[in-house]
Order: sequence, then structure tokens, then C-alpha cells
Amino acid sequence: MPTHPRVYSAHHAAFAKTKFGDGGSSTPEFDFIVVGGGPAGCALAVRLAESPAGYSVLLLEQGTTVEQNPELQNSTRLPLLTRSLHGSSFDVQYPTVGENQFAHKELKINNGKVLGGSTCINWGIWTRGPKHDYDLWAQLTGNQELSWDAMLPTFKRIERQTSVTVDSPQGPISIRSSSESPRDNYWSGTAALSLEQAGFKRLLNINDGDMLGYGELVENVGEKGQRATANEYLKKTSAAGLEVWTAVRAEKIVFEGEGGDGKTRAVAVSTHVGLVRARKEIILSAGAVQSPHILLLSGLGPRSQLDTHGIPVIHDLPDVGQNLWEHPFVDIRFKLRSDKRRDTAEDLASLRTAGRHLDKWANEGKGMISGIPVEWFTFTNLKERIEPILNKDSSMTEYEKSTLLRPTVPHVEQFLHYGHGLTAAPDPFQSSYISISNVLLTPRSRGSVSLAPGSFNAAQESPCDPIDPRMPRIEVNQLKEEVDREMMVASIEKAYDVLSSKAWEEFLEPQEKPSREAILEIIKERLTTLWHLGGTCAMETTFNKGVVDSTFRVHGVEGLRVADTSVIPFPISAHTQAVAYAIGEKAAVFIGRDHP
Ligand SMILES: Cc1cc2nc3c(=O)[nH]c(=O)nc-3n(C[C@H](O)[C@H](O)[C@H](O)COP(=O)(O)OP(=O)(O)OC[C@H]3O[C@@H](n4cnc5c(N)ncnc54)[C@H](O)[C@@H]3O)c2cc1C
Repeated sequence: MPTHPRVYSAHHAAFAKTKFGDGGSSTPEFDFIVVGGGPAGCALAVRLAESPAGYSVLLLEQGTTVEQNPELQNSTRLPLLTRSLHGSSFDVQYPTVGENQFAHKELKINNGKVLGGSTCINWGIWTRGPKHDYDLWAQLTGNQELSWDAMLPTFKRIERQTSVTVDSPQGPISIRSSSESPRDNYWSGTAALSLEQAGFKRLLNINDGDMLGYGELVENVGEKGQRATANEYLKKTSAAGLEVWTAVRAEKIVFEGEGGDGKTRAVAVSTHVGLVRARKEIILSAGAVQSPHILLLSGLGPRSQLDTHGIPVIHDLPDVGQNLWEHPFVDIRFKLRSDKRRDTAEDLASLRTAGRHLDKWANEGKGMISGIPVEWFTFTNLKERIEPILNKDSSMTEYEKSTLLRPTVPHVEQFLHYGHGLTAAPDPFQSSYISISNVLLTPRSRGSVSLAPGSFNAAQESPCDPIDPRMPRIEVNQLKEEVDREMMVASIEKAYDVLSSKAWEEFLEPQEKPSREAILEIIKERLTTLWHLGGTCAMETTFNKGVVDSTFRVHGVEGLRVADTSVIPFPISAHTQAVAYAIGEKAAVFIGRDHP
């Protein structure tokens, strides 16, 4: 793979001998080891390696590369084909436990398992999030470098606008808004009008920090409609000190020092192929499920849980794996009248029409396949609706008040699909749809990642298939809290208003707005996840001890950080990839400062 800096795969016969010597006689050593090649890990490893300090950096990824899997390449290039990657070798599909879910479903949560992480299998929606979330991070952690004003230059370092704009930043990840896309969506004007008619205020840019209203989609897609993944960081760097190992699974962290609660230092990563030492630091960027899982397997976590699994306690950290948040979502669909059918995502499920769209994209770089069939987003604050529920709930903490009841925060997001939405099976021969996806951005419900029976013993065994990750027990507890259900109901009611508005009258078959009870049944049937996980190694705040400090250093040990969406203390009102890149970028700054 010539475009990347030195990339080695453990699948190659010579790998073990080259890296670990004959019979494993040597232990490779780097200044820094970054575990996990998703957006946070790639941004962090590249920025560290580009530092003038001349660090040597090893990036470890359990999956293989897109280039090693040519049969999946087209699907990773085109966001609209994302669905075909679900269940492929690039996808972990984390199983979850369903007992506390409102819908009692055992979800399988897709997650990338390939160099580039979930950016290779995601939808390509690009949202930085509201400035008020970052300002609250800064306020609650006491670190002003996490405020919106301090994050803005970080986002500009990541992004590259495909159109020429006045203040055009030039980072590795190309982004564009839907009006700059050659997608040529027939429904755009009608959809915008319907949002106006439903009372939404037009936003000029959904990424300028103020998000209440409706605005255009921004997507991380390059000039030819190709998805920009975290691999862009690796392709664009010439840093000599960066080495990438793929198909290598990190099992646990190895410590030296006193143990117990004394000074203990992380010095090496035990992988399924051998031990690798870090002279300065080890950083976990393995995502919101695997970063806490690796900590637990290494002896950092709630003492009682570690004792139950027979894992020697390095440091008692009760919050590891707790506070798991995610964004639940539910599609509402209205049928297009049969004589009004035009291009929608259903076309891609029919060979005849999909061929036409594929040809158009291949020959002209245009058409609906050159992006996702979404153009408009809405963001709504529901403070007035949820305050009465929270006021009568005596378990409501100050922390929850400070995050949930802000008048500026978007509680729910909606996006308009030209097609059947993300959760329904395509139905090309029967009918075609316009859908609204309703996303709960600020759930109060929390889940957890914990050790599954046998995890520790399994982690000791070696070798095993490097791309078969260890599975912890995952509870997401979607809509467990009443207030979460209320926010979802409010969003769905609004979705009915939008799709029943005058603008859609001649195009859509009418549907009566269901009762509250009927909406709850719809939610039960269609509830799923938007694959945004976070919070499991949260930053310390005024209210919570957390797992890491505000520069992502793990409490109680030295030489170890977590840098990925796990550190986000409360659900951010945004799709999470831009935030993950920003966390990787920030971590490089914090680490560089500690190791001049
Ligand atoms: C189907 C889908 C659609 C999505 N759509 C969007 C979207 O449109 N917009 C958006 O903003 N976000 C979206 N997301 C979410 C976004 O992609 C993630 O939030 C983001 O990728 C998280 O980044 P991360 O670096 O924290 O972790 P990840 O992307 O999960 O990367 C972690 C990496 O670590 C590796 N790893 C894990 N354990 C180990 C180990 N033990 N050893 C070695 N390597 C390991 C994994 O293989 C993976 O490559 C979507 C996600 C999915 C799955």
C-alpha cells in the first residue's frame, strides 16, 4: 500500500520475524503507541509523528486495510453504499443486552474494524456540534482549551472545503454542503418549504455553533463524491517516525511500578502477536467500547468487577465503562403518490434504476449516488416540554440539570431522506418514500460496557484470529428514562407536521398524526441506534470523578491516556466523527506539551 507511511500487516508471513526477531527474541520500542486506527487514532498518531520533536509512533489497528479488501472498496468510497458494509469483515457488530431497553431489543451496533475505523463504514454526515456543548465541557472540566473558541481552529485544521470559500481551511478531510454537491436532488425545494411551513428558522451553516433551526447537510465527501475517511490523514503525511501495524489486536496494557494505588506506569502493550514497549506514553483510541474494555482487562476499573473476574487491580476506577451514551433514532415514512415518483434511494434497490444512477456517477461524477440522499437537518430545543417531567423527578441531579435544561442545546435532530430512511428495508417495486429520521441527541438514559464472563481468561490465550475482537457486555438502555421517550415523541409529532404540510400535499399520501400511545408503539417497533457511542472513559467534571483528566490522562497511573469518543462526558448534540477527529488532534497538542 504505497500511499501510506510504513504499513505492515500481521497477516504477512514475514511480519512476526521482522518485528519480533527469531522466536520472538526482541521487543520493539516506540516513543508512543496509539491503539486503534479510527478518526481519533489516525489524527493523533499522524499529528504526534509530525511534531518537530521527531517522535517515533506506532499505530495499532486490529482490522485490515481497505486496499487489502478490493471487493469492499467501492462500498467504502460511496457513502450511499454504506449499508452493504454492515456485517462485512469491516464491521464488528457489537451485540448488546436488551433487558432495559424501552423496546426490549438486542441491538447489534455496527462499528468499523478496519484502518480508518468507523469512518470507512459510516454515512458521512459532518457536524461539529453546538458551541454550548464545548463551552460546557470547558466549564465543567476547567480546561478552556475545550471551549468552542478553542475548538474552532482544531476543526479548521481537520477540514478541507471542496468549494473555494473566503476562509478556506486545508485539512485532510474534505467536506462540502449539499448545495455544493452534484447530487441534483429533485425534492430539495419542496423539503425546505415544508420545514419553513412547520416553523423552522433557516440556518446559514449548521456548523457555526448555533444550531437551532434547519440547515443544509454537510458531508465529508470529496470532489468526485468519494468518502473522505480517516485514512486521508495517513495518505497525506510524510512523517518519517510513523509506523502502522494492521491485523494486530491490543489485548491489555502492561504496567511497571508499585501496583495497588501507588505510582504505576504503563510501559507496554500486549498484543496477540507479542509485546511492544512505549518509551513515553500509550494512548487508547479503540472507540467507546474497546477503550474501556482494554482498561478493564488491564486492571483499571471498578474493583468489585475486576475481583469478580479475577483480574489483579492496578487502580480502582469505578467509572470505567459506565456512563455509556448513544443517540437513539426512529424513522417516520410517508409514501410518495404513485404518479409523483422521482429519484429516491429506492432506485438503488432495483437493478434497472441503480444501473442508471451508477452509470451517471461513473461517467459524470453526478447524480444521486454521489452523496447521501439527505439535504436538510433540523435541530430543536425541547426545554419547555421536558422541564415538567424533570421537575417532578426527585432523582434529577444538578449535573443532569446543567446538561439537559439548557435553552440553547438541540435536544432532537431530524433529517429528511429522499427514500425509505435508514432503518427500513428498501421496497422498490411497491412504493417509494420520503422519510424523516428522528434522533435523540441528549438522552438521559445511560448504559455500560463491562467484562463478559471469561473475558480475562480469553485475553490471556494467544494467538487467536486478530480480527475477531473480544466482546464485552454492552448495555445501551435506549429510552429507559421517561424524559427520553417524551423527547422522541415530540420529535415524531413534529415529523408528522412537516410531512403533512402544504408543501408535500400534492406528492405524499396523507397520514393522520397518530396518538401518543400509537407513537410509542411506532417507537418500539422502529427504535434503533445512530451508532454514536461515547462517555465510557469520561473526563473528570465538577460532578464526576470520571476516568481521565481534562487532558485525557487516565487517573491513578502514568503514561496512559484515552483519546476517542469515550472521553466525552455527556451526549454531544452532534454526529460524532468530527468530534472524534478533534479529540485526536487535541490529544496530540496535550501530549506534545507534556513531552517537549
Ligand atoms: C454505520 C455507522 C454510521 C455512522 N454515521 C456517521 C455519520 O454519518 N456522521 C458522523 O459524524 N458519525 C457517524 N458515525 C459515528 C462515527 O463514525 C464514530 O463516532 C467515530 O468513527 C468514532 O471514532 P473513534 O476514533 O472514537 O472510534 P472508531 O471509529 O470505532 O475507531 C476505533 C478503531 O480501533 C480499532 N480497535 C478496537 N479495539 C482494538 C484493539 N484491541 N486493538 C487494535 N485496534 C482496535 C477498531 O478496529 C477501530 O478501527 C457512524 C458510525 C457507524 C458505525
